[in-house]
Amino acid sequence: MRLLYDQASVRVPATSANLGPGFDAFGLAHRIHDVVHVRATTGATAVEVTGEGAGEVPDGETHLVVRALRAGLEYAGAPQAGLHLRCVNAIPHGRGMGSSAGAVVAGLVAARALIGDPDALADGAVLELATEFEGHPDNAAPALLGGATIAWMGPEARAARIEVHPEIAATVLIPTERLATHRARAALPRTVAHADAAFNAGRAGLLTLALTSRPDLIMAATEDRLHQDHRADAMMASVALVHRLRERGLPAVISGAGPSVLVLADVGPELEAELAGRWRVLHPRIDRDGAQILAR
Ligand SMILES: Nc1ncnc2c1ncn2[C@@H]1O[C@H](COP(=O)(O)OP(=O)(O)OP(=O)(O)O)[C@@H](O)[C@H]1O
Ligand SMILES: N[C@@H](CCO)C(=O)O
Repeated sequence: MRLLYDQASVRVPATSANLGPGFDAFGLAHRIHDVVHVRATTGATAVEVTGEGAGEVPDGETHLVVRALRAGLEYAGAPQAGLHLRCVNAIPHGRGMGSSAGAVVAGLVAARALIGDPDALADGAVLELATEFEGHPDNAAPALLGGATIAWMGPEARAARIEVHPEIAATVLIPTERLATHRARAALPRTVAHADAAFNAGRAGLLTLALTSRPDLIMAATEDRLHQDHRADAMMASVALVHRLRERGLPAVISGAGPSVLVLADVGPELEAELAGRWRVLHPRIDRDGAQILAR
């Protein structure tokens, strides 16, 4: 196996995991993108970042996109090279918008682009490798496939896409503070009550129905008892906002591990004005394309 191309550009969407009851399983891709331009070189690896993460993330071999790209080349049996990366990032870091999964999927799809043989690093392999980086597949699946996805872990990570009903919209409320996923996961209880597990299983089934054909069921379908309230101490304002919005009839959930809030509906200008200042309000459309090779 050799590298057929010496440069490529790829794009990956931001993602919201969980969507309420679908902890570690459901995910949704947004039209907010990171773009990575990569060039194989004979020199040392270098990374330039503009936008989110600039001046914060590493600029060499330990950069997450570089690590994932190298894992992809290794999996495919392709040769390693020096890498020059230019990252133009719009996905905020540490906000529950899938930045780390986006970086990993970008690196793996960039490896696929350089190799030039899609079968050498097919979607199944990308999802499996991304899940090894992430520990769970719920952000990587929509980042790779676009739309809404349900992911699950067996002997290997798997995912299926679900077609989202045109009446389902997404509003994202992003605070300035960050919460690392590992901290949010540390806040979860080791065991849960059977009644809560049964509650979420039913609501997650309902969520598939609401997202695809019964948007009228979205309020009940986004109720959760497994993770959001357990994490309240780590993101008090976000969990309080979810409850406040739900009392007003809006299907609000914590986006991924938080602290961003996702509303699976449009919010009107009045509410947007009320939230402005404390929350950055975005109305991304759903990304139905997933990771894309833009050029090579
Ligand atoms: N584009 C990127 N390039 C390099 N490193 C990144 C990039 N995006 C994320 N990271 C790394 O991942 C960290 C954030 O990962 P973390 O899992 O805590 O949050 P998240 O992925 O934004 O949220 P969530 O998983 O809840 O959606 C960053 O602090 C940075 O170290
Ligand atoms: N399902 C994950 C998503 C964040 O990576 C969590 O809530 O911890």
